[in-house]
Amino acid sequence: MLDLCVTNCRLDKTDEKFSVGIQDGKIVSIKKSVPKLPSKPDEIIDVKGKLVLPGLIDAHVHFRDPGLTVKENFFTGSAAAATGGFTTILDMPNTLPPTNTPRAFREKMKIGGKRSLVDFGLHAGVDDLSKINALAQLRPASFKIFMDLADDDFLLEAFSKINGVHNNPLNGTSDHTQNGTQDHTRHGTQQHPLNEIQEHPLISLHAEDPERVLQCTEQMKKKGSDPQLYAWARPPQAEIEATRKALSLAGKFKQRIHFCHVSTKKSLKLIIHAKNSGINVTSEITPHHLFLDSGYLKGYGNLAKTNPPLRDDENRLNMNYLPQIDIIGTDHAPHTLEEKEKDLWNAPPGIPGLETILPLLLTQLNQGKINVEDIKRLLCENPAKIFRIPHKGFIAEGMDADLVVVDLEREGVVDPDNFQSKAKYSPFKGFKTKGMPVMTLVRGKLVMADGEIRENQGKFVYLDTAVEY
Ligand SMILES: NC(=O)N[C@@H](CC(=O)O)C(=O)O
Ligand SMILES: [Zn+2]
Ligand SMILES: [Zn+2]
Repeated sequence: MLDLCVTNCRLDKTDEKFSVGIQDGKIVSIKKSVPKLPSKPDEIIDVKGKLVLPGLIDAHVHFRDPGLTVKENFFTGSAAAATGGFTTILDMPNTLPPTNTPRAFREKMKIGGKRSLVDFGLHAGVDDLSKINALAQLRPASFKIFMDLADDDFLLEAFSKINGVHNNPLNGTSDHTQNGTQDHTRHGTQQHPLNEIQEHPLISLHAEDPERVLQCTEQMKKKGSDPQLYAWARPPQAEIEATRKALSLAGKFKQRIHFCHVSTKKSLKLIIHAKNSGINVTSEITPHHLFLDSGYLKGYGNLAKTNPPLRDDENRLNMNYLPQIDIIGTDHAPHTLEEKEKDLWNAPPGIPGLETILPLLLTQLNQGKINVEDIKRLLCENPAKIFRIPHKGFIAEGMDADLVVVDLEREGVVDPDNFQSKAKYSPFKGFKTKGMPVMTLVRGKLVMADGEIRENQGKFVYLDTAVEY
């Protein structure tokens, strides 16, 4: 007996309609006919021919929880995620405390387990390298290294230590129930051997060279505080040099790496060249580096200040480069308006993106500049594959029933005042859009309907290196 049936779905670029049968949070049937319907009528959602995508996965968010919840927290951030069509997010470790010890990691697992409306994974921070093995047992989505804060010696040691998390069964106290999902109620009391780590953990990188950044920031500070100076305080060269350094370490250790927020033609070229010569490397672009250039610093000032900075036309990427890029990650990096009102050199960098990226991409879809398969590849399939997230990223039998219903005709204008996020600002303010997520289901539970948020209990997703897609 199905719990729920979502009928009249368009699942691809054809006009064919399907019914998706859901039971216990899983997709159990995808049929052209309407299968035996659940008894009670309210467990049938007829989407009347709308496009239905797999729930989006954002591999790069900063929910600021714990310690910086004046900017965002797991509830407001996940509400923004659900509103934007995301059913899984991977949170970054630069919170207070940083998520770079098993204790801090477990604390954030609990916070997310209490407050998150969508499923969530966690990137681990890298600081005390003696903690790497214990952190690896908690299955972080990756080990995140901020190269702009790391010297060469530390980088070399970190790569060596993370790469050295060998293929051996990891026993000891774990929080895993048999099927690998977190049992929040009996936190930490379970003794279940984890399945073998099939491979060393992934390293994800913020690639900006610290010396180049320091040198250029000092130079630009002398020129005043015109917002466009920021583009040259952390120049393309800083990203190119850091990218080159990380790629050579990846080759040396045969270590899988992932570049966050790739922002320049040259760094992307280095990544593609390395990929073609056998380095196991993937790349992410953010919405702001995809759609905006450094001219927006003129118009939006600190609201468009982000690391790496928006780039000028000569250096920036754009829609034409999407086929060479593995995922879109929003780098949803909320700050308060008060902080953003400081002067250029003291305002924090970061832009919220969860609630804007899908309408922006659907607008491109309506203009024929991308197709549905591109969106699924960049925001569903590849994030699930790269971060080894089991049962997500695809609409197929056996997968989690993570779905987003899209109204391709719905027109709108980006209005940060309506954001669920605490960060009610965006350089996309005023952008006209056509296409909008109107329903988000997380494991078969309606979490957003017509912009309204509904209660849900998101679950921690473990990286599962055994997962095969
Ligand atoms: N991207 C940013 O400009 N800021 C991020 C940090 C980061 O991703 O580098 C933040 O956490 O605010
Ligand atoms: Zn970053
Ligand atoms: Zn970030």
